[in-house]
Amino acid sequence: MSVRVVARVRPLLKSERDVDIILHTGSKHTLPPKDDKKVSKEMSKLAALRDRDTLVRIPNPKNENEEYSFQFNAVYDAEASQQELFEAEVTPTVKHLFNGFDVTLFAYGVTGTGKTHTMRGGKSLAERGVIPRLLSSIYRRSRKMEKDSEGQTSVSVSLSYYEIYNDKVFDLFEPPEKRTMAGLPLRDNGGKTVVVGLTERPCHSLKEFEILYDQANINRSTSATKLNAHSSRSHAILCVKVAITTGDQTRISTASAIDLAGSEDNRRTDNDKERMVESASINKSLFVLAQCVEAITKKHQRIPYRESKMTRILSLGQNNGLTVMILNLAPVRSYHLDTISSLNFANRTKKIELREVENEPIFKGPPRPAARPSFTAQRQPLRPLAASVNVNLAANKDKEASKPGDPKPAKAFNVYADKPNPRTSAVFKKPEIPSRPSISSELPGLRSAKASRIAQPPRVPPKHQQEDISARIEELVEKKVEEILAVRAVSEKSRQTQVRELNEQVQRRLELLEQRIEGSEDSRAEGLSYLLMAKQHQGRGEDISALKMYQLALPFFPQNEKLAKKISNLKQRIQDKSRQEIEVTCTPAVEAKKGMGSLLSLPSSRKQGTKRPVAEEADADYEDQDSHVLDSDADFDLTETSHLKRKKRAKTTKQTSPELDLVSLDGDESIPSPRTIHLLSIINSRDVSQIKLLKGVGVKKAEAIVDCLCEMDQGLSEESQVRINSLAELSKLKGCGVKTVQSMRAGVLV
Ligand SMILES: Nc1ncnc2c1ncn2[C@@H]1O[C@H](COP(=O)(O)OP(=O)(O)OP(=O)(O)O)[C@@H](O)[C@H]1O
Repeated sequence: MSVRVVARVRPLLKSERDVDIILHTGSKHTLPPKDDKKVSKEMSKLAALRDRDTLVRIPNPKNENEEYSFQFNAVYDAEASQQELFEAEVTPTVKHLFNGFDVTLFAYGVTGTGKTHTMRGGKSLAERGVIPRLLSSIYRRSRKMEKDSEGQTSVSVSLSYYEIYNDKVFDLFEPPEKRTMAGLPLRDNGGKTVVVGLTERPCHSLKEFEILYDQANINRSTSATKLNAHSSRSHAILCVKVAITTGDQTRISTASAIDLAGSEDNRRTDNDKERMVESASINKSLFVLAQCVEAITKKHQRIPYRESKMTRILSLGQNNGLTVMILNLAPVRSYHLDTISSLNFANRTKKIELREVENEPIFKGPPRPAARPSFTAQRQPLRPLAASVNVNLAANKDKEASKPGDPKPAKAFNVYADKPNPRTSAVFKKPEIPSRPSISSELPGLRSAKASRIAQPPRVPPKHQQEDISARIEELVEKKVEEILAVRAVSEKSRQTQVRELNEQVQRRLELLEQRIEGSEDSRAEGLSYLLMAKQHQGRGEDISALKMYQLALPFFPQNEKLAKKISNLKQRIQDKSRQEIEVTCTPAVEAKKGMGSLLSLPSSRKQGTKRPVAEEADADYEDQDSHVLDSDADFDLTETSHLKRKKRAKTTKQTSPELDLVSLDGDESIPSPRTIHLLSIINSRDVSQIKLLKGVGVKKAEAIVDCLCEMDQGLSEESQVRINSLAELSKLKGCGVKTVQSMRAGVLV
């Protein structure tokens, strides 16, 4: 059986005019004028039937008086409804589909001639195209079958829908954002081309189908062009898989409904860059299809199916089952050349012979023992890969028939298998070496060709065996390539994961190090701040607070012996101090006799070699300690930055500067400056009203100073009253410190 080709001529569009019609259907002489009221009803019916008969007529573009006629299996004019077309062309195929045959229905034609209208149609019931009607018919038949079998038979329907856009396959049941750049790969599976990774949706009812189909059509690539406002930019293929199960037997058959994109004459389209790329891809695939058809009809050995994805999938002439091509035509002059080209293509296509092969039923349960012939019996000569998919068997058959008894093998079969041939000579016979398992060992016919060449000319095997071998080779090669790609993808993924993990580890380590450095820096800084505070307290003579601070600093410098020593010295001094204070309070008269208050130290007592009073000692210690602390600090700062050291030293210097200033101000104790003399005379006057006027001294401080002096004067005569003779003595008075003395002196006007 050959491909069934039917032509459908679309009505005029609003933009087209009657006068431009050049294409007619039916025989010239029987064409009745449509508006002729005199024509009887019966006559017009007959004419209509004839019109729809088989002929399409179109003038020769070079000579309008000449007319070409093309005959097809059926012709549908502009008035033919969707239902008419479906019932006449598709309904019979549904019956075959349920009998286990595959069915292919495809619409072919120039852009804007009505392919999508024919296949998909409009929304209204009357306008529905071939595809929804096909599904409706399938469901109706399924229900009937299930009902008639009284539940013995069940029918399930599943769908896959994809497009070939710019020669790449995309799943239309998946949203466009999920698409990969390369699209889905194709694979040959048991002689059929399958799309790898395609979604297959079970679909239980017409309603469900309509939702799925409408949703998927949104994903299809369509655009407006000058020739069609809703032009399909891709070939769309809907596969309806029908599985009929009775007992343990399931028979699967597939109906493929294909809406091809239309060829475009880009001199007329005004296409932009993107549309041009699409158009080039569409035109190329249609050109390959035309070449395939030509090669088949001319019985060429090589059919270029593989040169385009569309031809590979359509497998025109190679697929088993039924194929119906609907040739869509526009009746107007502007399509003249394109229409002739389409008609020529359809004319060739109708000659393609098909093999009607019923699909084998699949059995459930344990697998049956495969009837595999032995490898030796299967080994056959190989054909070149390019010709391997061709099944244009007639061509070779003719050739072979024309050269009976030609001992020379046909050129296409120049690679030979090692099928053992009976040899007369033992000279060439080699011992059989067990071969390693490899692709070649799995495949019959891929063994060393050398031995065979030396041997007698091989016998040409039956064509169907060659076909099997080619299909297996292709399958294995594709499998191998897929495996390699998968391994590569996995190793690349694991490498990326390793790099990411390594980066994370490095990052974590860095963070830990940073934390440790920051932590040690922080604690060190805290320890130093305690030390600094301790020194300040000590500078002010607040030994107890200083001790506390040193003790607080100790945990930050646990190994520092100097610090520990300092703490013990300070503790000792505090104890001594409190002991001395007790002694002093017990013997005030003795001290008073010496002309000194309990809180005052006089240089004379030092000169006399007597024990230094507590305050004085504390000061001396303070000066000592200062240098010690500096030393100690230097020890603590072994790893500290020079910046910190500088800062600390500056602070320490600041701490000691008032004392040094005081000494320098005082200069030689025997020759005090007039400013100092004046200040001391104010102090020694014991006049609160004068003292309070001194800079940095208020009423309270002035009273405290006077109280202290009066206390020291207790028991002494007026002449022998205590006198403050130096700034140092003054700074030891209760209520006075070095800073206060400095400030008082600075405020004195001489
Ligand atoms: N038989 C018909 N009856 C009524 N209108 C039709 C018929 N055939 C086609 N048309 C109209 O012609 C226009 C073009 O049709 P359609 O989009 O189906 O063309 P196409 O061949 O699919 O084009 P393309 O290849 O660019 O996608 C549409 O407006 C459509 O409604």
